[in-house]
Amino acid sequence: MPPIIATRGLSMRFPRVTALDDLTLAAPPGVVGLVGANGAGKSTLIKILLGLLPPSSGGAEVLGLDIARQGDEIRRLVGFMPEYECLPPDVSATEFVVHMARMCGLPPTAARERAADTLRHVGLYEERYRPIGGYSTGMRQRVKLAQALVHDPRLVFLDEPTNGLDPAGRDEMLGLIRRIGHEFGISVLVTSHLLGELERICDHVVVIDGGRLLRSQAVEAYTEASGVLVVEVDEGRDDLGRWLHERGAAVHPEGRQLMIDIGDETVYDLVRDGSAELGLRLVRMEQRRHHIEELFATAPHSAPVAVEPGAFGGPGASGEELRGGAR
Ligand SMILES: Nc1ncnc2c1ncn2[C@@H]1O[C@H](COP(=O)(O)OP(=O)(O)OP(=O)(O)O)[C@@H](O)[C@H]1O
Repeated sequence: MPPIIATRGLSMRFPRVTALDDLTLAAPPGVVGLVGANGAGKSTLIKILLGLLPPSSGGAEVLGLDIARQGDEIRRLVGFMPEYECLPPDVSATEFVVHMARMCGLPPTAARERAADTLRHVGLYEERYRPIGGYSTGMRQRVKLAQALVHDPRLVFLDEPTNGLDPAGRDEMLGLIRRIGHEFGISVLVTSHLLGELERICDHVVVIDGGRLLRSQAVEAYTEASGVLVVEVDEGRDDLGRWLHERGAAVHPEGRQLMIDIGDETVYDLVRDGSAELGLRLVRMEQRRHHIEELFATAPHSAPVAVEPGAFGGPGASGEELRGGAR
């Protein structure tokens, strides 16, 4: 499938700062995350892709359209949810979204229908008739999202859509974004400075730092299987841990589970035999997957986890360290 976004040697130099530095990337259709710390260049990239800001050098295409020559067409096919507060406080969500639909060229009746549908999709119901000035942050984010979707775009750019939301609001917004990508079939480019939340909803993640590309990969490529087996039994976690340790497995507890180094395939049989011999019910046994964040963790987090000596070893294990191994 052709990429929804392709950039070639894209640079943006402001007088005091280089916001984008020779950025070359291609993002496939689906939900694409663009992650980077504050100031990494995410908003600048979006403005360039929308054809609103000419780059200092390099070029890009959005949905196969050239940003330098086909900005109007790109903006017709792409919805944009900006990061900053941009809503008029004294009109209702309905009035505002109908207005935005009219601005996109929809006739009055179609604009009203589309606005009502879109506001329902983003989860605004009776409140949509009240002035936006009285809305919570979460409701305002939904209005911004609705106006980005109202003209039925093929692609939406969502700039930090979870900013300012509490954990529940954040989860709802992430769920909504996933549905836009996977149920409505609209490709999404979503920015965040939080890798963990993008990992949950994206098919592909682009990481930039200081305007430079660090990585651009499918999520599975980041979250490849680790060398650790996660085992959960409904009771008797420590009995099983001790049993495995006595037979040479490198094992340590984490929450309700055991983390076991996968030295070779025999470890699976060992877990099965241990559970059977001790009469324990095995609830879960699977290879642990990396979280994207671990790949970018600073030294203290990426170090192997050391567990207090003798966690399972009893007296015979004195002085021995059980290590979590590769994470
Ligand atoms: N119009 C401008 N003039 C000068 N410098 C700018 C301009 N726009 C952005 N910058 C600078 O370019 C760099 C990248 O900014 P950008 O807003 O793209 O980052 P970001 O990754 O979106 O961060 P944030 O999440 O904080 O918005 C920053 O150092 C910013 O100060």
